[in-house]
Amino acid sequence: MPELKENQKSTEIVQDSQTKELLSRSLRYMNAGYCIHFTGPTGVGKTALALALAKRRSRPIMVIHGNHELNNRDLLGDFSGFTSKKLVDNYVRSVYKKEENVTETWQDGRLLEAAKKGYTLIYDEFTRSNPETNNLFLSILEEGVIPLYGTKKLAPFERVHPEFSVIFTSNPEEYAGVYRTQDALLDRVITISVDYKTPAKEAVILSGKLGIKKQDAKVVTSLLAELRKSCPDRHSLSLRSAVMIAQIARDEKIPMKGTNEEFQQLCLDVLQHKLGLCLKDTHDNPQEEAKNQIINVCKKL
Ligand SMILES: Nc1ncnc2c1ncn2[C@@H]1O[C@H](COP(=O)(O)OP(=O)(O)OP(=O)(O)O)[C@@H](O)[C@H]1O
Repeated sequence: MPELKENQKSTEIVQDSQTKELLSRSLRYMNAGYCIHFTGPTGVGKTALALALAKRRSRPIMVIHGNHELNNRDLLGDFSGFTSKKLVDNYVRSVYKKEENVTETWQDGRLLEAAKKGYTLIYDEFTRSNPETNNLFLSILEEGVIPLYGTKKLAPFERVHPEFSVIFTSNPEEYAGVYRTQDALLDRVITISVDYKTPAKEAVILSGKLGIKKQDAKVVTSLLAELRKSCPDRHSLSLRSAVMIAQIARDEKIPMKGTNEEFQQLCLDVLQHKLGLCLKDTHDNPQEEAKNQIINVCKKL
């Protein structure tokens, strides 16, 4: 049982002042009927924010993940098979009556279900899906209808439930595997940029999430913040890496001190490869350079 409690806590969002303010602003826009789009580098907490925001709306939540293979059938639904009914009537011996009825069974897709029932839909990393697939959202957001053409359904569209709302999250366009967002879609949502926070604010999140001392958390977040300076491709050194280091150090009782060799080794294992990739265009031996930088920053913490 205590384990369950710990897991529950780790999925809750820590509301530092910035997060709290962002959440209440976003909630206000959603209550006014607009959809929200959180965009920013990986691991800054967009999904965590989207979940926390969705929970505040007190409506059922549906989550879908952007993927280049996602298609209209996944979103709207499809005929999933046949239902067959056979009735044989031989009550009067000399009369043999047989009636057979075969109907196709329709299964609503996730978007159609959420839109019809008024859920809050979290569409995580939506720019990883084909823009053609995302076109469905244009009529949903603008006209309040879900177009059903191409689905063999008789009705051409379904009406969107008034409580239905979408929270989109995305990474910037320069990320691998990300499509350019259609301007028409961006024009219909409120886009809020989420970026890395200061080491002090990230430390508040880390200590709240993992139940560690703020000063220990600050050691880890300061290390990350310092290394991001030499990494033009900052997104590989995310808060997620900070969570990894702090969680392992906490569980394995490794002191979170820059001079501790075990802690240094842990930081190298989590960060060296990522930092090395950032430095590959500027250094002949990027992995060695990454190692030196991590150790040097650790020693100065
Ligand atoms: N305010 C917060 N409170 C608690 N945990 C947080 C908070 N912000 C971020 N995190 C944690 O940081 C990690 C990364 O967050 P999250 O997955 O939301 O990032 P993301 O921006 O959606 O990343 P990606 O773009 O890779 O999907 C997660 O472990 C998440 O729980």
